[in-house]
Amino acid sequence: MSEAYRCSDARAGRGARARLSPHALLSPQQMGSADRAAPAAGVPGVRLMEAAGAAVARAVQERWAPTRVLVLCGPGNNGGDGFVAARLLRDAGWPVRVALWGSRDALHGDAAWAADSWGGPVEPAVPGSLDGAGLIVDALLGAGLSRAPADELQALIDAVNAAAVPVCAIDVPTGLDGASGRCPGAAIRADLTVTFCRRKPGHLLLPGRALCGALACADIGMPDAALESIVPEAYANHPDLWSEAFPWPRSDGHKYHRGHVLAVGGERMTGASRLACLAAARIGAGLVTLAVPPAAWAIQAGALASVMVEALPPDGALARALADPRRNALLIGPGLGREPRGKSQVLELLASGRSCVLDADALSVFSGQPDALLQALHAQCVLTPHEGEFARLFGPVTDGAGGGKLRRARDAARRSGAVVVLKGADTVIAAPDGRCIINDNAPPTLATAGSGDVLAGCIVGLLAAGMPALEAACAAVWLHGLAADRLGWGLLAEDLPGALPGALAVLADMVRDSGEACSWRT
Ligand SMILES: NC(=O)C1=CN([C@@H]2O[C@H](COP(=O)(O)OP(=O)(O)OC[C@H]3O[C@@H](n4cnc5c(N)ncnc54)[C@H](O)[C@@H]3O)[C@@H](O)[C@H]2O)[C@@H](O)CC1
Ligand SMILES: [K+]
Repeated sequence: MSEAYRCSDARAGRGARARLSPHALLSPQQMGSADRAAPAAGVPGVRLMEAAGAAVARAVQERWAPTRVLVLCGPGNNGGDGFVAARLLRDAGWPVRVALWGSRDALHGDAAWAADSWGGPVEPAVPGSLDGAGLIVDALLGAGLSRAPADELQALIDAVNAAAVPVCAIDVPTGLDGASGRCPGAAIRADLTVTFCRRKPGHLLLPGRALCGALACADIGMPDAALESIVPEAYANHPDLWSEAFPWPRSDGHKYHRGHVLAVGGERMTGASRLACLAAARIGAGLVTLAVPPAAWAIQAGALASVMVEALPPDGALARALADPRRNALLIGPGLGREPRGKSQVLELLASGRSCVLDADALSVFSGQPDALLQALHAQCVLTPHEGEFARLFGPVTDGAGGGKLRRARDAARRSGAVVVLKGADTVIAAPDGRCIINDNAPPTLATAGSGDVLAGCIVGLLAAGMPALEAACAAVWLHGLAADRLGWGLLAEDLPGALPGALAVLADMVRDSGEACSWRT
């Protein structure tokens, strides 16, 4: 696997010429600075714009049969891309009209050059412009979006969305903030979005991902020198980023080499801790022990085979369960319940200093009073809140939370000193050092009871087997999404642990095909 993300790469990017990972996600502002730096690196802006417009024209011709194209151009360089694409589609024999939102005289720089190169008629862009169009190219606004589209532009956006005409958006659908994936106002829904150089966080975060339709990222010849000083906003989750640290079983291995998970469960909701423990065992932990209140011991022991079950003392103290230092990775939360005892159990696990995953009730018992928890956390801890649990720990989403989900997860990781997995269809994994990874392989079927328990088990299983916290969280989220995707419609959380071997096999093939041997599949 090439181009793995490591913090050192990012730091190296500031000094040595570190090639920027293909999974790096750059903000629109970072792309703007790269655009401005390109000429000094020998690539003038107009060449980038010509390449961008050509990528759009190519993508359109690959996806649609020739039809009457309407290119809606805006007042900036996004519009410039549109003029180039219009010219190239016309040169390819397609019937093309260009409608400009804004005045021709106001175009400047590269965009003015592009409009001149089009050389054809330019009509004012109004909702009526759409009449007769068989395909719309959205070149109204791109990385330069700075506020909610105002009335006239909103009317145009609404007309595009109301027309039953396919849309190809350039860079980002108009109205979408490429940095956060949010829309300050109305936004165009595209069938295809063609972006350049690297994807933006807004292409993976919701609702941005849903507005883009299919996403293509074209290389427009941006010189490395214009990128080398950029530390990415985030990364798209991919095995390239963490497969080097993946704890494949070694041919000379022993179960103790693969760590021992200690999971603490509760009296009720016994299925949650079972799901988590089975996932931990499936994904790679050598041993898994589930410690539960005496009242739940018989149920759990009767339901589990390879997962060992032991009864906690009546007061729920964990000293005996923690006595064996080989129990190197801890999980608490699934099925724990909300009794006050849970809070002291969480703090007892954290005091051991071992790797620890806190999920569900282990987070909710600190609702509204996070300080005791935040002070006890350390860098080998992983928190796995959904939005509700997150808000109860770190405060509600405020409209001013600029940067959206990415910013909130990053701030929470910094504040807590732990890895934060802010779950959702666009799960964000953030580390205290600022690294952020956005996952986009989760199918909607994962929105089912118990899937979070399975994810928590996957994370703690990889921690037990020796994976660092951030990499373990990223790998677990990716495998969890892939396992669900392979199960298809109608999945239940209890199907997920059994689907992990298939997901692991896909990962193993990807790793091996990339030239790295998986130690057990040489
Ligand atoms: N040579 C270059 O600079 C290249 C730039 N690229 C294109 O350039 C785009 C960025 O161009 P710009 O920075 O000119 O910005 P845009 O073309 O995205 O926006 C144009 C202008 O619209 C105004 N605006 C922003 N939000 C608005 C709103 N809600 N209502 C009304 N007006 C609004 C702003 O003044 C903004 O500068 C990228 O998205 C990409 O398509 C690519 O062609 C790559 C090369
Ligand atoms: K656009």
